[in-house]
Amino acid sequence: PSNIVRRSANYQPPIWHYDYIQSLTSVYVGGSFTGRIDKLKGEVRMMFNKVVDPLERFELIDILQRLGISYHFDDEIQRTLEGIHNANHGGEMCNKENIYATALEFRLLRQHGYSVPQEIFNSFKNEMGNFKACLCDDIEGMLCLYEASFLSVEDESIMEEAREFATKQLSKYVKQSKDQNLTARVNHALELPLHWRMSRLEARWFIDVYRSGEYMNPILLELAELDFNMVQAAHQEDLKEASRWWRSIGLGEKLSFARDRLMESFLWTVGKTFQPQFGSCRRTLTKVNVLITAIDDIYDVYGTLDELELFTDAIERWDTNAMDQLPYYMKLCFLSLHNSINEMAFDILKEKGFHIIQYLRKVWVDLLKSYLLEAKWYYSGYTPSLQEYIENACISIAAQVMLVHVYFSITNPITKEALDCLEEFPNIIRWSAVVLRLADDLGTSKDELERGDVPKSIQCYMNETGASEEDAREHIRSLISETWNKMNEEARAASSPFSRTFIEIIMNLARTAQCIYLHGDGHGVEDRETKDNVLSLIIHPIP
Ligand SMILES: CC1(C)[C@@H]2CC[C@@]1(C)[C@@H](OP(=O)([O-])OP(=O)([O-])[O-])C2
Ligand SMILES: [Mg+2]
Ligand SMILES: [Mg+2]
Ligand SMILES: [Mg+2]
Ligand SMILES: [Mg+2]
Ligand SMILES: [Mg+2]
Repeated sequence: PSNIVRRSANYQPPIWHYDYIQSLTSVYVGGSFTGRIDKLKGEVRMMFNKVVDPLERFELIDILQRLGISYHFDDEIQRTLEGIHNANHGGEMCNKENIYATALEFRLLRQHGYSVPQEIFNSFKNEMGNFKACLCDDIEGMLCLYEASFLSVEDESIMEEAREFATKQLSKYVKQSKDQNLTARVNHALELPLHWRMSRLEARWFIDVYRSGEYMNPILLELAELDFNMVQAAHQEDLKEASRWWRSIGLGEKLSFARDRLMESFLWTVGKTFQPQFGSCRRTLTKVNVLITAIDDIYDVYGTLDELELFTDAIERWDTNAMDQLPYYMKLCFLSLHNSINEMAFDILKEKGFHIIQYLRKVWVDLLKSYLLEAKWYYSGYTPSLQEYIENACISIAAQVMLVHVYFSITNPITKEALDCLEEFPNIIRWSAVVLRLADDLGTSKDELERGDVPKSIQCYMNETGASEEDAREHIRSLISETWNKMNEEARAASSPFSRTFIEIIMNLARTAQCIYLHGDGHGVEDRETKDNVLSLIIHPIP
């Protein structure tokens, strides 16, 4: 019927064109630099043997992680931390009177799954129970304490005090802007703590800072630069393959009202798993992300409620006969989703002997049902409570869809135990989904509400409490922090049926969201900060 008034989001066409993407080449593709990289890795391995002082060993691990090359040394790092943790008999720290050393050790041990009590910071408090004022002259120590405080779990008051105290001292320091390198590092930390950052973006940024720092080790710098460029070349091949697929189904052109965001959908996958061996995962996840993005716009922008009901029902039936009553644009979308999912399921059946269609159908149907509920709220003008909104929106943000695809893509053998856990939307995925959802709302809700969309977390909180928008945003940011405490707790649980790799990817999803939405809608709007991130991560090698 022509009398339908459809919203428009006025999304711009993609700035990264197919021919440009296909033209990407790198001298680092293939194994041209493997010999040099292997030699440098050997020299770094020797450093683990030569460096004996615990603090220097922690500093080596920290530098390798920030430079993005620690994934080559997982065994050495594990053995080092195991050794130091056992030598301490699990309790006291190496350097009790040095806040810098204590905070660094605390952060690295917790990050790698060791439980370290927050009480170790009590030795830095005065008789009133406050952090000693003399500590604030040690800015490196304050920076270390600040970063360590984000490894907190629930109900750790000392960690909250530590974060507050360190933030205060660091904010004062940057106003003086004495040492340029240190000021840059402090501003970077205050913008987003290390624990919440996307590791590839952090590596690209830190390599430049490390090069100009006074403690730069040329072996580490050369390995970091070579490895970054080699990894980037591998990413370009994944991007090109996903781009050929997206061009072949042509949905981006056909659904002119929807976001056509292949490059940004790929960027999300680099945030989840950057390591070269996960190329297949990145290619699959790019397809998932770009399909989710388009289908989200069918529900958020274009579809009438009747059409959305039909589409949701057709996908639930997962039967091409259900297509007949769909409008043309939905027939296209149904069949491209149906074909893509069946193809992914076929690949897993062939490679891993596991039949997963029922698992994929379930997460996609759950997603579309959550989309439909949002659409019903929008069309009826209903504003849910914040709690009611989040209960549905941690599904509609599509984290479970993305991570179930990740699980099948990186896991071999696939276990029934892990699958049963996965099916229940486990807490660690729920918390990652909540962070992703809240970060997304902080970044996208302004434009979404202007063009017409369901009330988001900020608006639900304002409606429920009468708070101003700024106070509501502040509350949402505090919820992100609280949710990270829960996620840190879940990540530490030793009994998980999930691999450390999968747990890290679950947390990386939250980290990627916080980076992409740091300055607004970094997924829908391509030509601002995200363009710079794409250029530095995916297009330009380090010279
Ligand atoms: C990959 C995603 C996180 C998921 C689909 C595209 C996204 C970038 C985001 O898009 P958005 O329109 O902001 O989602 P929502 O607010 O409509 O749920 C939701
Ligand atoms: Mg389009
Ligand atoms: Mg949505
Ligand atoms: Mg949307
Ligand atoms: Mg939506
Ligand atoms: Mg949004």
